[in-house]
Amino acid sequence: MAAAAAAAAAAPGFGARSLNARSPFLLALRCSASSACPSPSPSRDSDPFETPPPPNSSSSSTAAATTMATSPPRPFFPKRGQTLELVCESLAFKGKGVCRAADTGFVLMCDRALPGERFLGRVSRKKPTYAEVTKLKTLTPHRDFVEAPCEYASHCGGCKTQNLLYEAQIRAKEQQVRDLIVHVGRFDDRDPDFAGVLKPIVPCDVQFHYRNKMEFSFGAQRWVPRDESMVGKDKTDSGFALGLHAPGFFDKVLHVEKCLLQSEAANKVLAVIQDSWMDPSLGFSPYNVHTHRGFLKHLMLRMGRHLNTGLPELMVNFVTASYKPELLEPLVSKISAIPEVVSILNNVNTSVGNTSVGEEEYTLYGKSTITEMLRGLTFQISANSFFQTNSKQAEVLYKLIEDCAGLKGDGSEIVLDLFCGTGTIGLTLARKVRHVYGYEVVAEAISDAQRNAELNGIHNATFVQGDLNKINDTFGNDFPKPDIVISDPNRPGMHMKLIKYLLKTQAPRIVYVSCNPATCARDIDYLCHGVDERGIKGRYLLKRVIPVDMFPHTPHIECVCLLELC
Ligand SMILES: C[S@@+](CC[C@H](N)C(=O)[O-])C[C@H]1O[C@@H](n2cnc3c(N)ncnc32)[C@H](O)[C@@H]1O
Repeated sequence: MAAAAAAAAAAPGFGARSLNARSPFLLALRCSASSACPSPSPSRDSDPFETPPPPNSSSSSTAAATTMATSPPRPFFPKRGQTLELVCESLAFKGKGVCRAADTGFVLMCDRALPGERFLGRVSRKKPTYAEVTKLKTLTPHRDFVEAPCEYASHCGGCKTQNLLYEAQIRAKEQQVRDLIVHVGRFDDRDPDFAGVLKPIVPCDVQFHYRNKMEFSFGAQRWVPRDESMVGKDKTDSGFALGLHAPGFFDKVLHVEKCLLQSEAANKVLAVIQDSWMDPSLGFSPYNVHTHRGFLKHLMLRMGRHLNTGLPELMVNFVTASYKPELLEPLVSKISAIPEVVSILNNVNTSVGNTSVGEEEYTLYGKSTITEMLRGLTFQISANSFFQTNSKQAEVLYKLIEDCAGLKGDGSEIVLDLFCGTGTIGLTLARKVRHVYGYEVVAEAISDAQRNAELNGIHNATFVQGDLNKINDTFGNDFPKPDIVISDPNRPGMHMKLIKYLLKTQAPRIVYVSCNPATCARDIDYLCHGVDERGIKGRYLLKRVIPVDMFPHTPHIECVCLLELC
C-alpha cells in the first residue's frame, strides 16, 4: 500500500521529498512495505483485516506467498510471469489488494483481490519495493463476501468492491487514510494526541444510484471478458459497443445495458439508446480511435433537480466527431419522450483525441443547462462544467467543511477558496463572511462560479482564473490576508509553491479537502513538519482528519482535514 502511495504522491514539483530515495519520506514508505521495518504500531496490530488461516493450509495466520513449485528463495523477489498462491491482507491505494510474501514480507499488489481472499496470481510487474500481480483464480473467497447486484461488477473498472460488504469497504478506506497519515504524513499514531485527530469515516447512506453524471463511450471494438459467465450475455452480431472502457484499454469498450450507480431515469435513457443506435437503418457508426473514422464518440447523462418541484431533470449530451443533427433526430425524438429529459445537447469534437468536451455545442431539445441545489443555493450546470458527482453526499461533505472552517458568522472573515471549481464551496460560506476569493485554472469554471454567485444574489465573492502551480511571490497581493483557507486540489495535490505561500501567509485555519489521501498526507506533512531539505519550517497542527465515502463500491476516498496555525 505505502509503496504504491509513494508513486501516487511523487509528482514533479509536488514535493521534492517524495522523489528523494534517501529521504525519510520514502524510507518510511519502504519500511511499511518490507519485513525489515520497525514493529507495527498498536493500531496496525489490531487490523480488522487480519487474515484467518486458509482452510486446508498448514501456513501460519500471516498472508502467505509460495511459488507453485518450490518454496521462495531468500530474500524473496518474484520473477515476472511467476505464479504465486497469495492471501490478500487489506486494501490499499486505488483499491488494490495487498499481499505479502511469507517470511520476507515482500509486498505484492493485486487488482480486485479482496481482504481474506486466497488466490492464484501471476506477477505482471516488478518494482524495487513491491510487485504487481494479476489474479488468475480465486481459491477461497474473501471475508465479508456479498453478491454484487450488478452483472458487470467483476469486469467493469468502476465498482471494484461491489461484492465486499459495504461496512468492510468503509473500514478498509478508513484504514488506508490512517496508514497514509501515519507513514506519508509522519504522524505517530501511538501519540495520545493523534487518537482524537482521525475521525471515523462518514459513510454514504445511499450506496447505489448516487452518481449524477455518467459518461459512456461508443466503441468500434466490443470488449468481451474472458470469464465464461459473461460470454453468452455479451454475444452480438456487431462488434460495436456503448458502455464503459475496459480497464486499462482506451480502445475497447465493455457494452453495458445499465449502470447501478446512475439514476433509474438515466438508465431509462440508456436503454432507449441501446435499443436503437445499432439499427443499420439509422446509419450510425461509433468513432474508431485507431482509424479516426466514425460519428458517435460519447454519451453523457447528467442529472439535476427542478428548482420549484425538486423533480429530477436529465441532460443527455451526445459527443460526436462532426455536426449532423439530422442523423441524431430519430434518437432525439425517442429520448425527448422520456418525462425527466429536459435537455438534449450535441458537443461536436472534431479532434482526434477522445475527450468529451466539444469545440461547438448545439442544443437539440429543451434547455442548455440543468439546475441542482446544494446547501440552500442553486447551481446552473452546463454540459462541461465541473460539479460534485454525488449531490447528496456533497451536502454532507460541505457541512463538514463548514464545521471545520469554524466561521464566527459575524461577516468579518476573509475566505480564500483555492481550486474553487464552479465556486460551490466558497459560495456556500459566503453569507457568513466578509468576502470569498476563489482561484481556479479552468476559465469556464470561473464563468460558472460568477454566474452562480449572481444567480444566488451573492455579491461578496470574487473568482479569479489562474494556475496555482505557477504562482509567484506576488500571489496574495490582490486580496486581504485570509482568516480561513479552503484548499480542494485535484489528485496531484498542492504544488510546493502553494505550500510555501500558505506557510508564509499563516492563515489561522486551513481546511484541506482531498480526493487523494496520499498527496493529502504528503501536503499535511509539509504544512505541519516543514521540509527540512529546503529549510522550510512547518507551522500548522493537524486537528482533524475526516474520511468521507462519496463513492461506494469504488476505491475513491475523500478527506476533510483541519489544520490550525501553531
Ligand atoms: C477537486 S476539484 C474541486 C472543485 C471545487 N472545490 C468543488 O468542490 O466543486 C479541483 C479543482 O481544481 C482545479 N485545478 C486543477 N489544477 C489546478 C491548478 N493548477 N490551478 C488552479 N486550479 C486547478 C480543477 O480544474 C478543479 O476545478
